[in-house]
Amino acid sequence: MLKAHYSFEKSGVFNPKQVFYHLSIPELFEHALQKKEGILSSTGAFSVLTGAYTGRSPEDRFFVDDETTHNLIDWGKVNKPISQEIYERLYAKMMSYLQQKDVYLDDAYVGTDPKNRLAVRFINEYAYCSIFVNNMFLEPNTQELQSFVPDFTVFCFPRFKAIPGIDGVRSEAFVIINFKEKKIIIGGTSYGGEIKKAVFTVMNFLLPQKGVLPMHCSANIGKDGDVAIFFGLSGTGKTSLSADIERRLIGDDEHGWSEQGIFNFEGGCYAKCINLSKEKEPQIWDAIRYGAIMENIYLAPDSRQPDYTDNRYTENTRVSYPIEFIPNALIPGIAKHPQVIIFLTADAFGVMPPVAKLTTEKAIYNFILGYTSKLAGTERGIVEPQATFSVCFGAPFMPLNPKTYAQMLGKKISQHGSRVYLVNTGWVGGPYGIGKRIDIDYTRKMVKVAIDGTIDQNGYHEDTVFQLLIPNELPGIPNDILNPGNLWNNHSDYANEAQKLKNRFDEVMKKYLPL
Ligand SMILES: Nc1ncnc2c1ncn2[C@@H]1O[C@H](COP(=O)(O)OP(=O)(O)O)[C@@H](O)[C@H]1O
Ligand SMILES: C=C(OP(=O)(O)O)C(=O)O
Ligand SMILES: [Mn+2]
Repeated sequence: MLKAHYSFEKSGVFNPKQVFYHLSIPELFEHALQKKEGILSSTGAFSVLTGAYTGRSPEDRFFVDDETTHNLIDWGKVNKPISQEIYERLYAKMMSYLQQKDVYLDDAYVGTDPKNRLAVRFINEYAYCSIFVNNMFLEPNTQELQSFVPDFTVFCFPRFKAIPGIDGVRSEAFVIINFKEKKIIIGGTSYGGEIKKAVFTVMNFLLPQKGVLPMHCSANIGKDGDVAIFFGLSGTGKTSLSADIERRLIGDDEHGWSEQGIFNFEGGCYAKCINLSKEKEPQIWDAIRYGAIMENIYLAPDSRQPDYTDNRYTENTRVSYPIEFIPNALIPGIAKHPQVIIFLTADAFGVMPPVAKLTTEKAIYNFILGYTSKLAGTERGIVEPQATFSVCFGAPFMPLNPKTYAQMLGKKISQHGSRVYLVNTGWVGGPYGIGKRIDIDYTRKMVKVAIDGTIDQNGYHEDTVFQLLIPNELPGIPNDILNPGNLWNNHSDYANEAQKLKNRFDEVMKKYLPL
């Protein structure tokens, strides 16, 4: 076994049973099987159940409030503070918990751009979480490993649970980010999304201070080198729509935008699998194989065949796989400035147009508004879509004041002349429960014409409620789909619902105006 250059003692690991450093995927796979962390599925992917926590637990995510963060973080319900004292006690308890236990240690980069990447050490209790980390982040080469000094260390010990009355946190699960100590501690939950999003949150705090805009978006590139990025809160379609057979995937979920262009934070993808079909999402379907980790997907008992329609564990069924599993992905994910920016929203009221063009001013407005619906499952307690306003289409991961990110985006859009579109992947013909979710094939067509620019050919008309520019006509898409009121049974119901939502927009935006 390799030896870590930067010793594990320096990372705080004291008196472990064995430290498994940088194991290969087959070795980790054997460990995970032997330790019965999960089972092998018929696809070859390793399948785990994460127990009570099958989505992120945003109320249990904290930042240590100290001189490094106090004046920078936009504190509130989303960015919650915790005292240094509570952190230190919990950290000490966690370190004593891991004595005489096996730990899996991985050194990885977050960020494909060497100038703007973060060197992160991951210390995991589960072997399969080490596979997850290998899938999701970037592996240093041998030379880089030999001189690897972590900028940040992540401890993920899901079987270690906090005691709410004693440990000063809300529940058994906690995710605490400590910028001064450069550590993240995660306990009580083994949902992979917590590891991934906590690390991105660190990037989103640090990069603006270096003049780089961090973005909660996926990205892909066309044959002519044209780059498109897709912003959107969880479940709106970043992963599904960026996996496109005609374009090369740059990255799945988070990118930085620097003076040079964009770069991916990740080395892999983390796709939702509920109702996954080979026909509609062939790339994701084919990526579910040996090396991938399936979370909370029901397998038939004997055949171990996945049933993607089954939501008995959660709606938020997931699979993680390295980006290499997507054919023709651009590796490393570094590309020039985006020509096209797509804001994805999933409108559960069925009143937003499925595609609209945005002026720069409207783009900033919609970016700060961050309207979408939280879809069932990604966060605890959400069982049906719920309207939400998530600044920068990623509020839970953006610790700084939203205007910081929005102003940077505005400047970049003007500087590089990027075209911006709003794409609604939510409900048509009525609200959730009455209408239905727009067919992904229609959405793909709209995205395609937005990217190649032909969407502009037949001109636009303005919708009266949201003042959005709706295309007059798009080949292959019925006009009734383009204009949301048309498919409602009763037009005045539509008009009322649309106006109600617009009033909510005005209310939310009051505190940010003037932009
Ligand atoms: N019109 C649509 N556009 C995009 N996704 C859709 C659409 N209709 C249904 N879906 C489903 O919604 C989910 C989108 O999830 P995903 O792409 O993983 O979102 P994100 O990466 O933004 O969290 C997928 O399960 C996809 O199959
Ligand atoms: C993994 C997550 O994000 P996304 O759905 O954006 O992939 C998450 O929010 O837990
Ligand atoms: Mn995604």
